[in-house]
Amino acid sequence: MEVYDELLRWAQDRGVELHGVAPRSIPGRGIGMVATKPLKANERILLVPTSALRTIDTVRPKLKAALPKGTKVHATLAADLALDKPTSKYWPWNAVVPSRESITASLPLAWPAAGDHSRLPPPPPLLTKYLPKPALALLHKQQSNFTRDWTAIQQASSLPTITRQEYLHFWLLTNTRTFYHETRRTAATLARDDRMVLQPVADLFNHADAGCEVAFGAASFTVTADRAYAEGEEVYICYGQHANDFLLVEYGFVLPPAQNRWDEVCLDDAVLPELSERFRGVLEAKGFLGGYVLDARTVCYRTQVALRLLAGVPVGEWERLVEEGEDGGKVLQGKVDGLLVRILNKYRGTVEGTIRELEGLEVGQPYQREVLCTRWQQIRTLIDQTIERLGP
Ligand SMILES: C[S@@+](CC[C@H](N)C(=O)[O-])C[C@H]1O[C@@H](n2cnc3c(N)ncnc32)[C@H](O)[C@@H]1O
Repeated sequence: MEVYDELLRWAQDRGVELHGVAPRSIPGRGIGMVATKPLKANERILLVPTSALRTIDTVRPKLKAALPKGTKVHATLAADLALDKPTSKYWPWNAVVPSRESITASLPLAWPAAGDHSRLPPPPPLLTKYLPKPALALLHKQQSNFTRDWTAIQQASSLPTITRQEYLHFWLLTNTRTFYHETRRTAATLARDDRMVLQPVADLFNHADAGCEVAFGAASFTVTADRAYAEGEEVYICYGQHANDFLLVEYGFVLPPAQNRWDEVCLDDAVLPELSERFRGVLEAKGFLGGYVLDARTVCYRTQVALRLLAGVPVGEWERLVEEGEDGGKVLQGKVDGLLVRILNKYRGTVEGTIRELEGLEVGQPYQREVLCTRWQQIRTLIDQTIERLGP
């Protein structure tokens, strides 16, 4: 019997109801949920009663008592999972989650760490340095959250020893599988980003840029079909309106750009080097320094604003345009588009260089190099499409 059949039996004993969907292995996506019959739009396909959730209230009391006050729910749930033995009542659930190897391979927080710098020759460059800027910023935030949580766990000296690597695995597992859940009590006592619970079976849905509706109330979580599905089709939920850089760091994968309407490319490394100190100061004063992006259809307003300075609009006039939300007319727009095409052509060379470097690297695992290469190729494609769209 497949491990997920055992999980379904266990979950059904706890009141979980599935209608017309079942877990299946899906190449490249671990387990996913697949329609076992034709589904209609608005059909309820899953119900998970609140009593089946793993929450801060189901954590072993000994653990909660041992952790410092203020320890995050994420940190606590991860430690609770790490302490589970095969005799745990949650074992059929634990048995289906991704292995430590697959978590470590896919999630950048677990990618090769800094090597031994006393060695000669020096260690190869870390793979994470090849993450695009928004992904790297997110990774740094994760690193600091993980350090905070691991510090808290180490203070719980009365607990069985967990190594940092073990804890990292469960911390990432928790990060990729929790759902937002608000009750009157959690709303009053926890920060928004800490109102997190784990739910069985629902955590087997993979992500798409649009998917089934996930809702919760006092009694249950429900998942409802957003459209009709054919038998055998994978049924997705949407984890949020995320660009691929976010998906890579938080979930360890990227979607093909044509399947991710929320994808965008950061242009800071293309635009910021073009700006003089003076222009940077002017932009900063108005809150327009950095955060430049483009997507498949548009170049963001912040980029448009910054490029108008570079296009030679006098600062006073530029301030007026910004304050009045004006674009300055067709001629100026043509000049800005031409400038952007020049900047993008230059940046394309940098992106090409990154792809070539990644192709020649041997550090890390093949999946890690491949996903980085794929991401930079996607960035190159989006840049090329914009050049094509704006070019003469
Ligand atoms: C909540 S779990 C979903 C179930 C998971 N596939 C499993 O095997 O348990 C989230 C993880 O599933 C994988 N995943 C989700 N959506 C995906 C997608 N569209 N493509 C590839 N992997 C995906 C990622 O590894 C992600 O971290």
